[in-house]
Amino acid sequence: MLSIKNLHASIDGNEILRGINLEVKAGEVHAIMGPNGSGKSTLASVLAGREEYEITEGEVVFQDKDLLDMAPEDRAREGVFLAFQYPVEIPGVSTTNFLRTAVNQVREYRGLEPLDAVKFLALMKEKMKLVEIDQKLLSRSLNEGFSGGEKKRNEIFQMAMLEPTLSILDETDSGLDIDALRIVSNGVNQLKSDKTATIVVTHYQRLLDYIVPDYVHVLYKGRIVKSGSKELALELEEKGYDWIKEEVESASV
Ligand SMILES: Nc1ncnc2c1ncn2[C@@H]1O[C@H](COP(=O)(O)OP(=O)(O)OP(=O)(O)O)[C@@H](O)[C@H]1O
Repeated sequence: MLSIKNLHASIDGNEILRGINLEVKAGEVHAIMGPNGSGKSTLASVLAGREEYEITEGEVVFQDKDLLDMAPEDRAREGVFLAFQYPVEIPGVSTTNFLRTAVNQVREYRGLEPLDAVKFLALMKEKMKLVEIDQKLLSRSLNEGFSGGEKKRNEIFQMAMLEPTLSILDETDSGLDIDALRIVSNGVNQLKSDKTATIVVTHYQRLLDYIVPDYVHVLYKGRIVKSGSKELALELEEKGYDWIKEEVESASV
């Protein structure tokens, strides 16, 4: 589904990603962990097509198409969804209106009829249950004045509405209370299928108790320096990152 080869990306001349290799197959969940500043959010942003990053080397193939060649909105239409670490506020646009446009654009791209108001509301109701989100929130301007947890829950709600093929969750667990963490994770899990894949960026093993990964990768200084099963996350929780940094430094001597 997604194949990243030797991906290098810079911002303002500083190289942040220094040769990422990652293969994600349909049905899989990959967790990306790593110390602060290692490039996790940059990787998520580059995949979503944020334009401030310059790709200097490498390739990303998504569903047999060159992802890096696509505009961000085309990536979204192709089924890539990024839940941001810091969701943006859009004053004057309600979540409902925003999503109606977005859902119908995606449907049009996929050759499906647009949803009329009745069908759209029915879909909203169904997906609202999934993340236990309050309808009142959805009629307010998108994310404006939402609490941190409400923004995160709203992101997962949007994801549920758009039914992406590849979901990238960037620190979706940060700022969630214990109940919200469970609800948001349940939402993500219910969207899982053998045709979709998920990349979860997180600092905390606890999220991975809920969204169980098939693979855990450690990003350090813009490279994936270690990959393993879900047990690797437990090991990191217990031991921190110093042992990995030491392994990397001694290997490069
Ligand atoms: N817009 C930017 N301008 C300048 N430097 C940037 C920019 N975006 C990212 N960086 C730098 O790139 C490096 C990687 O940042 P990134 O946010 O990808 O790390 P991260 O692994 O997600 O960190 P954290 O765990 O703290 O969220 C950092 O040193 C950061 O300062």
